Amino acid sequence: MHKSGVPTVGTELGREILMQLGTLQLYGMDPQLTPMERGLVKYSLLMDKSGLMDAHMRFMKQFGELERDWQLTKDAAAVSKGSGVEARPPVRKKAVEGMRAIRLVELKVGKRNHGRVLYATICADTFFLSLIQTLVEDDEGHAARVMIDDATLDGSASWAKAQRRYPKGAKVAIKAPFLSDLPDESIALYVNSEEDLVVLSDSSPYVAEVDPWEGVDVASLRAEGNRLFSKGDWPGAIEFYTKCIQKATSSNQRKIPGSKNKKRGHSESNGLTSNGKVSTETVMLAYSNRAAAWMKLSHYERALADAGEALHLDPQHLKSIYRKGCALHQMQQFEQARDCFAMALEHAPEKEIKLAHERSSVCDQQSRLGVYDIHKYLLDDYDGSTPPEYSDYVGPVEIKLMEGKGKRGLFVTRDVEVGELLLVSNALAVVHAEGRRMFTSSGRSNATLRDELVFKLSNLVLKSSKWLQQMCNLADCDCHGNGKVPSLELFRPNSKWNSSKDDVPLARIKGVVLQNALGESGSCARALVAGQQPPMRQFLGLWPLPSFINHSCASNSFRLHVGDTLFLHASRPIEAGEEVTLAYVNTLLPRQMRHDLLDKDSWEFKCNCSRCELETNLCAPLKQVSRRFQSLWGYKESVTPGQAESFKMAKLALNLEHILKNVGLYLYEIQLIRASFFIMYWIGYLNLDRLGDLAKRLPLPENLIDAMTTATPGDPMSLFFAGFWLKKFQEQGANGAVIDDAQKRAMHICRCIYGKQKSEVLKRLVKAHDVTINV
Ligand SMILES: C[S@@+](CC[C@H](N)C(=O)[O-])C[C@H]1O[C@@H](n2cnc3c(N)ncnc32)[C@H](O)[C@@H]1O
Repeated sequence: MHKSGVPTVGTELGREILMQLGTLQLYGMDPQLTPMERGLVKYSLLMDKSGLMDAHMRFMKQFGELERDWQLTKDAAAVSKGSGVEARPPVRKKAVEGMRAIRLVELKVGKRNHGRVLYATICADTFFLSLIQTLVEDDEGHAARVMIDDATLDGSASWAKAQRRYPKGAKVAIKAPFLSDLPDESIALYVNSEEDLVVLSDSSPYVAEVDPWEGVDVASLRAEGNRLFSKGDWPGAIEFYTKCIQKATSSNQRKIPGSKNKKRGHSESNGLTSNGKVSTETVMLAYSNRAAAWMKLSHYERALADAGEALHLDPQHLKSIYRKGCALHQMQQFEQARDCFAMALEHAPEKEIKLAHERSSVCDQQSRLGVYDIHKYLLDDYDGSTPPEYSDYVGPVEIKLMEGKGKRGLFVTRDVEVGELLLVSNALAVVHAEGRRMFTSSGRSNATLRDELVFKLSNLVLKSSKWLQQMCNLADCDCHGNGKVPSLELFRPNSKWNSSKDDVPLARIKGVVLQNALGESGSCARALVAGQQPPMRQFLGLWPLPSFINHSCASNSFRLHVGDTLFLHASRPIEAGEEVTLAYVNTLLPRQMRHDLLDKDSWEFKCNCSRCELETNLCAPLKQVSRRFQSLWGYKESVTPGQAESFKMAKLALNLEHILKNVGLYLYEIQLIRASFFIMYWIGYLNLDRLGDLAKRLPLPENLIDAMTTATPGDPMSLFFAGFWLKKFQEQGANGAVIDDAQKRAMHICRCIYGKQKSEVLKRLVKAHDVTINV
């Protein structure tokens, strides 16, 4: 134990806490800890090298695949050169004279130690996320995580660059060392200027590597590519197919200067023809296999280019035709993909090709007609664990410039009915919370999840110029896609887009995520049908076209998530030219709480929709009810019938009814306010017995359902509520008209959520929301 009483380096206590709680805290995964435990864990994590290494390695592994791929793309030039070896930059040697050394255990959280220097060794591989991250160990064996804000490694940086700059084993001196509490609730040495981290010596001297594959024949290079491919090492395979192609091209050019041999030649075992040239077949197969490897890495544009090269050399090569089809399909060029598979089927009527042909044909139809059979997935015995594939669809909508709200919005081009499909969009990227909390204790969305999404996206935009352009057009904190209106063709399947040399720095991707990422909504199709109440599946993702939809607390559309595909249905009739709006947060709450939620979720705007305006105007009469509601909100006791707090809530609903009658409002306005305090009424129903005669003053449940539908049609909570009352009426043997009426209400909400469906399907959907609400 250190004399300050804080457990230090790998002490038994520190280790024990680590064992019990894992290293979750380090990367912002926030187990329920008391402040005391939190302090201990933070400190033991700070100093325990093995625990730190463990967490660091796990984090690196998580991103390993993506990074390798990213690095491969970024360093494509180096890969194609073959050696992949780059000179390390000269070691930066700067004197740290006149500064007194300080040890890790002497550092206090939040205190910058000016004039002091911490000598340490980089003991783990360095990597680059939004900040450079690595571990250092001081001379006494204490270790700490370091976050370096190095502006010279901008958004285009990769791990390779970060590792060259801060190599493992290097001796470093950290000036004015500063232990900081990071936003993800972990602790680290924070270096906010690269000047403050001085690399004193690079312990692993750079040795120029000699490429051992120099002089190896093309067939062996391709065989090595195949070996790596079969092991699942796609980047490795690509490297060798590339070596093979380059060697073949240069040796053939040497044989016949200025000419390309495109005729199929007889192949010897070393990949050469009898006249000493590399056989066309060897090169064609290298291209075709490289296309397959690019596919594995989701580099569909590169895969398409390579399959095209292979077919240029052998137009009949079945695998290349098939691979071309697969790449086109992934790029949502469904019509061309279908034609490719049809051509492949002429050569070989294989099952796999037939299925691919069918998939492309279905997606092509979906993208043109906007007809999707999601009810099959929702209601019928669906045997796959992942949902079927759905194509993107752009319905009767357009992006237009507008006043305010970030200058752009989505508008309908014609009158639209309730339940009409407005668009379907597949996520550019999604990250799942998987047991982690979506929100930190302060209510902000989990920064680690956001970082993961940023990382996935930064990797993705390198793979396709379409995805890159979609990203470039989205708003970030400072710029709203340059205030331009992108062509809808960029979001429509089967359309062409121009290749782009745009670059999106990491900082911009972060801004785009902050402004556009959609999170947990309680609107995941299957979970809804299973009757689970929100929150259900927890995720954060980015959907390109839906990113143009602005928020309203009285929205007119609903987003349904089927796997990673977002379906947007109209939840009210929308007139031609009207703006499409979505509720970004739970809107069955009073205005101030809705605004607080928007704030906490990092949306930096205040909603001033008509519903917010109404509540602002009624601020004075509603003030007391709102205050008391907020103070009772969130207590378990408030929703437990029989508890004093629950009864207070129920009485508050009666108070509100009294106010609403006296202020002199239209029914429509009364409904909006009731929806804002929906939970209060619900608790009123929970306390019917205790309210006695007063209960008559509560609106009927069907009025409350109508109120919810008026304010925010298609809210899943209203469906659960409507489903519950329907079941209750049926159990009580209510008369046919009452049951019919309740059924119609529930079916209407189902239509807002699941879209236009046959009445039989809607009835089955209503029945599937068979939840037990303890009323
Ligand atoms: C997902 S984007 C919506 C599209 C955005 N207006 C654009 O031009 O790209 C979210 C951003 O739009 C703006 N926004 C959305 N709804 C708004 C509202 N009701 N009032 C004001 N600004 C809004 C905010 O700047 C918000 O961060």
